[in-house]
Amino acid sequence: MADRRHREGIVVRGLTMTYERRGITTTAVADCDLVVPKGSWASLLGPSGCGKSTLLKILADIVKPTSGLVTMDELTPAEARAARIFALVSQQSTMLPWRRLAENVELGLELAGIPKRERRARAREAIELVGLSGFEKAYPHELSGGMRQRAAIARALTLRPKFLLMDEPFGALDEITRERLNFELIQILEESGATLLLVTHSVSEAVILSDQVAVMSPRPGRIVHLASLPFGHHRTPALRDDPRFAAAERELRRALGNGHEVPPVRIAPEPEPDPALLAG
Ligand SMILES: Nc1ncnc2c1ncn2[C@@H]1O[C@H](COP(=O)(O)OP(=O)(O)OP(=O)(O)O)[C@@H](O)[C@H]1O
Repeated sequence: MADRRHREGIVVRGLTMTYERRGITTTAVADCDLVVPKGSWASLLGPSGCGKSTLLKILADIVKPTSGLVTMDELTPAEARAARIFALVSQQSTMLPWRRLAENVELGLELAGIPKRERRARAREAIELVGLSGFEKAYPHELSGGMRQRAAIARALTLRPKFLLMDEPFGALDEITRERLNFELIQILEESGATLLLVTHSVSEAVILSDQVAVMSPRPGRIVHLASLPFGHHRTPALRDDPRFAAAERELRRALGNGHEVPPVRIAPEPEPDPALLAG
């Protein structure tokens, strides 16, 4: 590929994706550029339908782009898939209900043809890393939503990916579990040195988990703002108390507001108090 730049990490150049379905053409992503340096963490933030998942699916070789260049450590998505250098975790990451946790975590390795002994060892290591030791024999229905997401992350980690592609991995979880998993993920990323590209709807999750946040505009998705965050990689929940955290959130909210029309917030008038209740 003549145009391929020699660059490690994730490189997206002039990416456009147009879907054609039943005579309807949708340009999901238009002329998008992004560089995520090796070992760094980036998030894609933007309104629903702006093409965030599409960008991730192109990287994961699930859909082919209409035009443009996408590489991970200089490999095309198809080459990167063959070299098994990335893993994808999504909100819908499913576990097979008839398999125990450890067997679910081993699934990716099984599909990759890794021998049983090594599968066991790598699954055990990943299960420990996500804090699920002791639950190896549990079936999915015996685990909480947060535990199932941890299992999905463990399954991805068994592949020892250089690139972790995550599509709203914590979107279905409550705020407290979500934040706890955010900081667990930070530890895992610190230890593994993986490059992260995360799709999220949460401004604070993007700030907690990123060195840079790309804000996308509504369809067709373009990157309209790129925020660089100065927090380094050793992050703890005390990060929230850093005044720069609030400043980063403000910057991103403003960028999101500029990227598309924000409807005015209508506050319903207070209902008149019921005199009968007041009298009592
Ligand atoms: N397979 C497909 N065929 C046709 N159109 C599609 C397909 N996948 C996505 N689209 C369209 O492309 C646009 C971008 O979708 P995408 O899922 O990438 O957005 P998103 O930013 O991830 O949205 P959300 O935040 O709601 O998950 C949407 O208008 C969607 O309808």
